[in-house]
Amino acid sequence: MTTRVAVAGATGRLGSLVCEIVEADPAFELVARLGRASDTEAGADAHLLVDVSHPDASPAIVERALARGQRVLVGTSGWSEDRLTALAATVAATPGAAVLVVPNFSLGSVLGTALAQIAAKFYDSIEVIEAHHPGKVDSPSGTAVRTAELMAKARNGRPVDAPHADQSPRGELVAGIPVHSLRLAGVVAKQEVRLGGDGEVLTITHDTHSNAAYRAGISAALHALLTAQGLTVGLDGVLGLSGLAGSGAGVSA
Ligand SMILES: NC(=O)C1=CN([C@@H]2O[C@H](COP(=O)(O)OP(=O)(O)OC[C@H]3O[C@@H](n4cnc5c(N)ncnc54)[C@H](OP(=O)(O)O)[C@@H]3O)[C@@H](O)[C@H]2O)C=CC1
Ligand SMILES: O=C(O)C1=N[C@H](C(=O)O)C[C@H](O)C1
Repeated sequence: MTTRVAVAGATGRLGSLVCEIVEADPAFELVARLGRASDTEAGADAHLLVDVSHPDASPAIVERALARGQRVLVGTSGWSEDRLTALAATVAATPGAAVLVVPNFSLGSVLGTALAQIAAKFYDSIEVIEAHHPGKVDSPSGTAVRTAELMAKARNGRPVDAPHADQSPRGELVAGIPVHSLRLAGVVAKQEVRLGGDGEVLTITHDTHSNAAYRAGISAALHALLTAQGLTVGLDGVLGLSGLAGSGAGVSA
């Protein structure tokens, strides 16, 4: 039996790739390509909804899908710790619900974030610099927010040294870690985590050169969602990386 899939954000850069992957996979049938102007009832008969739309629209799209009993894959950015906490409560109150939130579908990004979590325990001076294409509407990126939140968590409440963080050129503080955002022609996506210590700086860099980087992660996430239960955040478990960065690295509920 094929799984019927609806895609919210289907006309976008990521959405068109998701549609292509779903259409090429015999396990799935693409039944709805949804955009901003789509009827809210469109795609209601799908088993699985993929949301790759806009950070402002994503919570309502996910909530509607859960109310219909659809399994949900979220690739949209903007799912900070606060939003995830609220989503975890909704999922817990919805019998049989399955939601997979993936801040970044690329293997290298997942590994980069895991390595940053390990390193964050050993350095007190940490900053994140992310760069994206000029079409990106939100900043900081969802990946940078998630990376900063997970590094802060790995430090068990030990604050990062972020001098003069009240000055706007010092970036935006996310979980106490300064994050700097560039929107630059010629860039697809890039993230650097810089960790400063006595006489040294460790830099963990990930470069996305094209959307092809997301292909394998999207496919793995779609298949993982067929049997998933509850709320899962990140591809760590799906890619066999659970435990790499310590307990509960990429899982929030
Ligand atoms: N997890 C990951 O690995 C990745 C995540 N992303 C994230 O995915 C999201 C989409 O990125 P991208 O494809 O580049 O964006 P695009 O701007 O190319 O596409 C956005 C899509 O969302 C739709 N949309 C916009 N606003 C709304 C709304 N208010 N309600 C419903 N649908 C809406 C648009 O529909 P319409 O055409 O009708 O306006 C369009 O189909 C972003 O949050 C981005 O950060 C991106 C790349 C990788
Ligand atoms: O908008 C993008 O392009 C991307 N968005 C995601 C994010 O905000 O982290 C993932 C990736 O960085 C590409």
